[in-house]
Amino acid sequence: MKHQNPAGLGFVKMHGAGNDFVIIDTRGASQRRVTPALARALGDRNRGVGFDQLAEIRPDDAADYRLEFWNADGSEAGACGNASRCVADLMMADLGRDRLRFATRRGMLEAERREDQVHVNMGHPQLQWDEVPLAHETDTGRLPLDGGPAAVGMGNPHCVFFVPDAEAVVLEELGPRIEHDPLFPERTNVEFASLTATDRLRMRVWERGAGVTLACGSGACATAVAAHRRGLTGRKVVLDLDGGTLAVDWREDGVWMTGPVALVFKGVLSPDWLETVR
Ligand SMILES: N[C@@H](CCC[C@H](N)C(=O)O)C(=O)O
Repeated sequence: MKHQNPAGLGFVKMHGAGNDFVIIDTRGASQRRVTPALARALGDRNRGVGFDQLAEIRPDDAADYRLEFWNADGSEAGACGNASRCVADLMMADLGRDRLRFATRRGMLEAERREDQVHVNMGHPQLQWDEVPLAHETDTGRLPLDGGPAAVGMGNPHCVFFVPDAEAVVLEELGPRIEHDPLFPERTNVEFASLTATDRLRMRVWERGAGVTLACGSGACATAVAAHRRGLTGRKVVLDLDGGTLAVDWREDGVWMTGPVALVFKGVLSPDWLETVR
């Protein structure tokens, strides 16, 4: 990414199906590293740039690069599918290639460009519970459930509820309660999905550390895995999210996820603004 500016800190703003990201390349030896305070300040949609996640590009000996992910509240995330696709799009253009490998906290992942879409292999799911023993007001009848929720790890935690109508879920109410349930000591991302065809789901998401977002790639993967294990779908599923459509294919070599990516703008954080970040 050739956007660094010695006077400030260069960044790229992108989104994938409305899941929006700031991307900072700190591979240069003199580059300022991302800290929780910088992520929080930059994630502020009024006083910073605003994003669902910040992706930091780091050097890696065994891969084309390494990615670290930060939520808007300054917490770190082990995985981010849509940001992985956005960064892969930039890096493939820079490297003049259609495939690459990148290291993450959960291990080595791979991405490919096929036609105009970027596909990422999010690795194998970590199956925690097919039915989470969640004692919650979700059982009161206000939100009818199709079975208990499933807990699936995609390098980050997801709690997936199957409901008759995902549109009817008040995400702002249920999301934070489940995110902070004591059953999830590291908090969790929360997905609500309903089956709309044998190979299609409507899904909405509350993200750990970011709140309601328009899409979530790892959440789409977790939901597709849970839907297949529950016998609702095959291994290939299309998911309609608030911000667009993602496709997931759970193959032998891992869970592949694809969808659109868009570059919004490039910018430079001013040294004066950076000074205010403590
Ligand atoms: N938007 C992401 C997931 C982001 C990480 C999440 N909020 C966490 O804390 O695990 C995606 O596209 O996967």
